[in-house]
Parts: sequence; C-alpha cells; structure tokens
Amino acid sequence: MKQSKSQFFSKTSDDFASISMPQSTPKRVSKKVKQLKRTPLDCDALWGWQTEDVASAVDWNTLQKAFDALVAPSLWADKLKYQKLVQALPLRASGSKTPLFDLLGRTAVKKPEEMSESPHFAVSSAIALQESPGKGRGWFATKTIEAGTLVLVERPLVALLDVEWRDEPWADCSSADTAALGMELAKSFSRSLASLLEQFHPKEPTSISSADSEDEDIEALTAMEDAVASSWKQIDLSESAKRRLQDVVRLNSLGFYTNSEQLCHHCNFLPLTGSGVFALASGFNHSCEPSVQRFSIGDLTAFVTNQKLEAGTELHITYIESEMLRAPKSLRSQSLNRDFTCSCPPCGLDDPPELKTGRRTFMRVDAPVQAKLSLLPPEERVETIAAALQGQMDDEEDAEEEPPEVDEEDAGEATKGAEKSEKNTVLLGKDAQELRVAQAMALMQLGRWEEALQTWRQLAAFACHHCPPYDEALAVFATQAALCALEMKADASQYVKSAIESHRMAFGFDCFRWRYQREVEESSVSAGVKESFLSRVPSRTE
Ligand SMILES: C[S@@+](CC[C@H](N)C(=O)[O-])C[C@H]1O[C@@H](n2cnc3c(N)ncnc32)[C@H](O)[C@@H]1O
Repeated sequence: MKQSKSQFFSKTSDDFASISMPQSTPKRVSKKVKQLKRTPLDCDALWGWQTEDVASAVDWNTLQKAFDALVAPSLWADKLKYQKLVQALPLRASGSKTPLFDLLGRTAVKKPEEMSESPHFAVSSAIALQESPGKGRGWFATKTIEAGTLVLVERPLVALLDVEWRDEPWADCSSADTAALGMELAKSFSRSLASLLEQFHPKEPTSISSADSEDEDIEALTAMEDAVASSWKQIDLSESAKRRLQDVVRLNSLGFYTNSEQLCHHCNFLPLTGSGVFALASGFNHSCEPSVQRFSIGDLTAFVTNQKLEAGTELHITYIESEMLRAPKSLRSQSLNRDFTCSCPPCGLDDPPELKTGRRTFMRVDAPVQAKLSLLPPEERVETIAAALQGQMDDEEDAEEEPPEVDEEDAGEATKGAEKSEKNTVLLGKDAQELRVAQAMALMQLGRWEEALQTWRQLAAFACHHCPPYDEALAVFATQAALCALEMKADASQYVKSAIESHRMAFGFDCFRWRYQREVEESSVSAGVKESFLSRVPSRTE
C-alpha cells in the first residue's frame, strides 16, 4: 500500500528543543563504572607557529596524503580511537615558533625543557586575544584581514571521538558528549593543564544545567553522573573546582566534523566526528552574524574569515548551526542554550509579530523523517516533499482539518528564515533546505535534470540570502548544479566557477579537488559528466 505523504511529517508545538531529538531505544544500564587510566597532558611542552599567512604556512600536501591514507581502507572496519587519529594526522607548518603559554600571555608552570614533537597550532599574527566588553576574552583583528583568510588551525588540547562513548549505557543522555569529554579531561589532568584552564570561562561553577531532565532516562543519567564522579575521584581538587572544570568543558567545547557539508559521501567520515576543548579557539565569542567559519580535517580545526575585517574588529564564530542563524530569535536563543544572552545586531530586533503570537507549530524534518523519505521511490519522494513544502502535513492530530498552507518561499528574495501558514504552522528555513536537498537528489536520480538544476539554484539562493557569507553549502549546491547543467549539455562554466571560488573562500585555501573528487564521483550523474566536471577543476598541487 502506498504510504500517505502526511505520515512522514509530524508537528511539534512551540518547543524547538524536541524537534530534532531522535527517539532512542532504552539501553540496559550497567552499574559498573569503568576506572579510567590516567595520561596527564604536559601543556608546558605545547607550541605552535605564529605566522602572517597561515594558509601558506601549513603543509597541506603532507596532511592530505596522511588523511587519504587514514581513510583509505575504510574507517568503519576498525573502531578508531582519538589517539590514533592524532598520530595519523600530522600538522606541519612554518613561521615563528611560539609556546602556547606565551601566546596566551601566561607563564608556564615549569620552564619547558623541550617542545613537544609536533606543533599544536598555526595562528595568524593579525589576530590577538583581548578583553571584549561584556564577554570576557575575545579574538580581535590587529590589522585588516581580507575575507577568505585562514586565521587559525588548531588541534584540541583534550578530545574524544563520538564512537569512543557511543556504546556507553548513558550515551543517549542529552549531555553525554560533554560528560564524556569531561571524563577525558579528568584523565588528562595535570598541573599545567589546570594552569591553562584557569583563564578559561567560567571563572566560577555555573548553575545552568544542560540536561533536559524531563525527557531523560533517570537510570542512564545516574549511571553517567556516577561515571563522571568516578573519573574525577582521583583528582585532588575541591568539589566546586571540579564542577567548574566540567562547566569549562561544556561552555568551551567545539564539535569537529569532516566533510559534513557534502551530500553524496559524508557518511564515510562519521567515525572522525568528535568534540574537543581548544586552547586558542575557545577564545572565540558567538554572534548570530559570525565573521568566521570553521571546518575540520579529523580533529584539526581551521577558522576562516567570511568578510573583510578592519583592525580592532572582534572575530566571532557561531555556536549554533548556520542554517539556524535566520530562524526566529526565540528559537535561536533556545538552540544556543548558554550562560549569556546574545546581543548581536539581529538579536536586538524583535521577531515579526506573526511569529510571536498564538501557538506555533513546527513541521519536523528530523533524522527519522529523512530516513523514511530516503526509503521512498524517487518519484514519490519528489511528490511528498513538494507537498510538504506547501504545508500538506495532515497528520492524525489534524486529520479532520483543512491542511494548512505554508507559503512557498521565494528563494530569490530575502525572507524571514521561517515560513508560516495562517494556522501558525512554521517550516523553518533550515528544514525547508533539508527537504529541497532531498528533492533535488531524487530529481537527479530520475534524470529530471532541469528541475533538479532549478532546485539547486533555489538552495543556493537561500544560502546566499540567509546564511553567513560564503557558507560552505554554496560549494555543494553549485557543484550539483554544474553536474545537472552538464547532463543537459548546457553551459556549466558559471556553476563550476562558483563552486571552486566559494569553496576557496569558505576553506581559506585551494583544496576543492581534494575534498570534492569523491563527492562528484558518487553523484548520480553519468561517468562522462563526472569526467567533464573534474576536467574543469584545477588538479591538486603535489
Ligand atoms: C568559548 S567561551 C568564549 C571566550 C570567553 N569570552 C572567555 O573569556 O574565555 C564562551 C563564553 O563566552 C561568553 N560569550 C560568548 N559569546 C558571547 C556573546 N555574544 N555575548 C556575551 N558573552 C558571550 C559566554 O560566557 C560563553 O559561555
């Protein structure tokens, strides 16, 4: 029997936090708490390069070759451990050699006898950590910095891959990632690490909890708390100092994802996903209009400016997904869920009245929905998505009612980042984008190149209007648009050019071919088109 279109989309009322939380099967919680083996980190020995031009200082060729060798057999075969990843991905650079403590304006606990073997970072000499009024420390430009400039490449001080804690009985708790990272910090704890973390935010333990206690499995939560307490047991610090360090992890950790913007093969890199605490990058404050974006190659995380910055300007990253940055303010602040209220220019503006009044209902496009959609035959998927984009989600709750109409977005014009029907049903711009991507891929599978091309163009137009400049998604959309144009035997040069140029700006150096070769190879176009596309892309410099 044909499934009804509406079965895939459910509604959720006025509670954004629950939108994308997949339902999990309860795990059996074992009472046994593992004893962690301690491996203290010597931060006195950490150093890096300070240089005018980070992009040219880093030895990308060595890094790329090492990365290709790491992922060549299949990351899925072995359970990769973070320590193995670090050894496999060398950071080599040049510039002036600077101990980490010096760069942070601190004195090392002991005089470093020798620097560690490999550098920990490469940082631009055009940025400096300074006081940011009302925000603590922040990174500032000390001279003009152009858009598309790589300002920092850094390896975390302490990090963990998600696969390393995914089998724990508490893995489904909402704060499992930070708990796991906190335990790793306890494992690496040393006097020099304690000294380094002294200047991290917050200076005192906070009272904000990240756990969404209403939805939590209490048994799993207790097991997680026991595991955390046990990992800190051996550390000679007051309870309040231990709590503060866990807050340091929660408020400073950054996730790292490799090739996550790509569509056709990003899953191959999922085992490299993790999170870490970075000594230098933890100085970036948040803005909903960020001027810096980041990408990772394994744990090595790079920060690139997306606009020209004059001397004295603060550099900001975003702590929330870039597609969320144009969502209503109330949703942005729920998604941010930190210890501060953002005061960036868009946060100074009120939400439009129609999004503030009445009960809002969001159309959910979460992972289970996407998985179900992917099981539909392509033709049906296209129809289902088209209907969803028009607000036809007559699920059980509203079976008796007229399907609400969601205004079809005009991707060519700036809209509010959320689409709203008369009945207050909202399709967030970010979710509309996810649907359109699935639709465009299905159209390509069906060989409906012209419609697919139009959809990729719409996606790109949305990214241009609603995401920060040079969003990484632009390269993806332009690449697929170029492939469709080539299938149509139309002029693809503009799309190819956009793909390469937007990628260069988003990633701070020319690595399009290296990063996108497999994305193209695994696309659903013909072999001839793949070849034709790749022949227009500059080859890798060896
Ligand atoms: C990763 S740290 C950033 C560096 C931090 N300012 C410091 O002094 O170390 C994150 C913390 O900085 C502060 N922060 C970041 N962005 C902010 C903003 N836009 N407004 C106010 N405080 C902010 C918050 O206290 C947040 O928890």
